[in-house]
Amino acid sequence: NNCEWGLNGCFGSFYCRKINLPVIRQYVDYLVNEQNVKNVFVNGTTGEGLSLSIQERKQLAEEWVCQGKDKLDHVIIHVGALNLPECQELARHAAAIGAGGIAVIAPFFFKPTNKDELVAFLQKVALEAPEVPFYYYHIPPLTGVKIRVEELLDGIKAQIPTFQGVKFSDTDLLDLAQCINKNETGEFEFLYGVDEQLLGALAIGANGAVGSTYNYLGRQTNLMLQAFAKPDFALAQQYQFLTGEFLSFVIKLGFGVAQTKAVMTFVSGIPMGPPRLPLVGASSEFIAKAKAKLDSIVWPNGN
Ligand SMILES: CC(=O)N[C@@H]([C@@H](O)[C@H](O)[C@H](O)CO)[C@@H](O)CC(=O)C(=O)O
Repeated sequence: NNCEWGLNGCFGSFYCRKINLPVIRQYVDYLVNEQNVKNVFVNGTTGEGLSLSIQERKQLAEEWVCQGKDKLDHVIIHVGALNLPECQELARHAAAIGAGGIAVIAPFFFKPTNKDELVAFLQKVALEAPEVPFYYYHIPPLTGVKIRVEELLDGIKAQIPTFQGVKFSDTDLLDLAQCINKNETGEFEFLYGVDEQLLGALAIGANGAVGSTYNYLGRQTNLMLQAFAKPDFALAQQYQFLTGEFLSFVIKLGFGVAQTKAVMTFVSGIPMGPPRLPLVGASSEFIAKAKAKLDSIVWPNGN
């Protein structure tokens, strides 16, 4: 059931420059019990995976898999890096600890310039975890790699037999629509990652979502998914508009991973810690304004 994919927490936490591993147990319980989120995407953008050492990424992956056992449905580990050996090492590690899936971004210092170069890179990573479902993590705003996913999908299963789908973090809904149109047999999943326009992506056929806001607005977004599936589009729109109202407000203040961590902290009450340089923590002014805005939002039916 694709809808079970639901929404995913993406998270990595630091305290005094070290990873705060014990807090993950508490966070798993929070996501499951308070946000109705049972699928997580670890060491991605929100989790600052690319700012962590290989050792730290392995520790985090292990902790999420361990703490998620019997509580979470899926744990996908992002294993992308700027160089192939590290991606391969992380892929082998994810397979060894029993991850439910692995995902890889396009390398973004020396960038692939066409589909064949990108697929060749992804293939070499996927081969290291031959039993683990593989996702391409498409996030051109951060990688600068704009190779269209529609193109990438052509013949992908022959090159990467474990190919399972795409985490699609781009606003190009034409590309997403073409992917879904080509995916006639429904063999691939498309997990959308621009939270402020998830409803548009669902209408086009996205199967679920992975994003930062689901760490603190997961419950509301799951209600939006339910309304969409019912279908009660008016209700689904209300949820999307309200999420958008918050995001639009904070984006104007300056919103990124550091600010997301601050919001996650004040909503959950769980200390997410500061981000790692070059990111710097949210200002107290941002936190006060963001909190006041979120508190002022009246969700449909009091939810
Ligand atoms: C660039 C970025 O951080 N995008 C976020 C979104 O959830 C984003 O924060 C949200 O749509 C607000 O703009 C996600 O796609 C990232 C994500 O899922 C991850 O942590 O891997």
